Amino acid sequence: METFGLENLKISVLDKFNVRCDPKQPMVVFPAFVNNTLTGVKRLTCHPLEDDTAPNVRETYTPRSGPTTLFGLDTIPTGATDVVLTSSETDAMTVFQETKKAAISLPKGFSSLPQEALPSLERFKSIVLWFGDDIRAWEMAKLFSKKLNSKRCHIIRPSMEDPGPVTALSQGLKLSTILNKARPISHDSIVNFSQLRQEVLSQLMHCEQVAGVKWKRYPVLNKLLKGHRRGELTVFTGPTGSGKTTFISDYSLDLCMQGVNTLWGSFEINNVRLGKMMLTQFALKNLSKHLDLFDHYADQFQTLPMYFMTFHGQENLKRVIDAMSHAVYVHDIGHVILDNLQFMMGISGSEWSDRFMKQDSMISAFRKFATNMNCHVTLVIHPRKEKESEDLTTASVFGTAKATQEADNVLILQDKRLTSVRGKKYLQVTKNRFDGELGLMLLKFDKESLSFAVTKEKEKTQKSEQEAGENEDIADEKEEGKKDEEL
Ligand SMILES: Nc1ncnc2c1ncn2[C@@H]1O[C@H](COP(=O)(O)OP(=O)(O)OP(=O)(O)O)[C@@H](O)[C@H]1O
Repeated sequence: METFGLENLKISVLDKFNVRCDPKQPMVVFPAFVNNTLTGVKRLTCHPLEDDTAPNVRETYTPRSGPTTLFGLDTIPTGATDVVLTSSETDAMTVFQETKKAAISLPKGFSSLPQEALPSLERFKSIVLWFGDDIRAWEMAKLFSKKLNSKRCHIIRPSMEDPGPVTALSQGLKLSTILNKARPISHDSIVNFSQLRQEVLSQLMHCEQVAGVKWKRYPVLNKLLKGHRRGELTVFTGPTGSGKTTFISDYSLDLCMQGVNTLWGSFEINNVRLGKMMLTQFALKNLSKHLDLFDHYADQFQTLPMYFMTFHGQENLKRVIDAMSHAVYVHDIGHVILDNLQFMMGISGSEWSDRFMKQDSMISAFRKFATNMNCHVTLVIHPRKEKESEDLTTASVFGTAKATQEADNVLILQDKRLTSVRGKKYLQVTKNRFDGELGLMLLKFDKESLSFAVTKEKEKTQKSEQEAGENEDIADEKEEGKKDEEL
């Protein structure tokens, strides 16, 4: 019971919510019903780790008949008009046990509120969203309240004094007191500091969460960018054919595997080719040599929150923004990748000034979208033609300076393989609004898996190469300094 965080729940409550345990193996089952019909089952299984550290609890959700619904709906009396929405089954049961209030939970934690679950919430006049003391959950609660109609939503703001229901109970706090602190999401255009105070404190207390989702495949990127955050605009450039699509696919897949709901707009290569590359990167092996493993990996890949727009080639900006807005609303998208701006713009309007104006207006629209929808947008833009021997810089991004001015992050794929014997490929961060850290990350491509994923071995060699590279840069700078002096 402790392993699954159920130790403070009464058997009668577990029974009311139809929770089942398997006496023969460490497993708990949370079924979701609507009108006595089983709509989905979540299983928690425990897998002891070899090194005897805390057991590893794995979660799987299996949809059954009908649309995905919320856990606990069938426990609520027909006439009830108020409900508490939580992000875990144990939280929902804890709220019910301690306050006797109707409580339900989301099927996939706070990462998404499935569109098909919305009709079952229509009947409630008041919904309290209680997702606990987590900045990412707070972001999602704000997003969901828009989806549910903010007029009927109240939110418990994250703070140390008001943690999630399970934590609150284990700390001996009174859950009804915390519930009474639920406040409506403010609509006002003007706020004063007292309204911001709690959020500011929360951000200061949870620096790691504020920094965003970390990459598992790119530890160096975590040191530079600190993480991937909602609401930002990233501009990514690199020479033609250098591997921009390949890298950004791997980069976005990594985030998606950590629960970042992702929408791809691939205007240059078709979705089947992109899907094939991404599945290879997911499996980390060449699946054309392991066809027997296709179903195994495809089944897992299919459960990822990854979506693709069906546009190809030139496309109208309004249609793209409409599709993106719809996806944010329906699938709670947190990252949109647009690859690439030139293909989306097409080649009409041969005048350079026309093209620049068109590009600038598109960039403004994507910037606005990222901020207003609180969604990260990664924009791939080709560089202007530069000499192959020269490194690309922030100024090399095609068009006016608008793109890099509006961007929060500028990433450049530098490819030195064609111009230098020892030439390598690396990713350079040339703008980072979050904390200003700039620098390089060496990229080692594995042709079989089409991935740049850093394995333990790669990490060791990359570390020494990175240090050697930095020393070379210093040596180069000194050499150039000397030449300047001589001149
Ligand atoms: N580091 C690498 N080393 C060798 N080959 C690579 C590397 N990265 C990608 N490739 C291969 O190079 C080809 C081109 O890659 P990709 O389409 O990602 O480049 P791109 O920069 O997006 O191209 P474009 O400029 O046309 O948009 C692909 O076949 C890919 O598998």
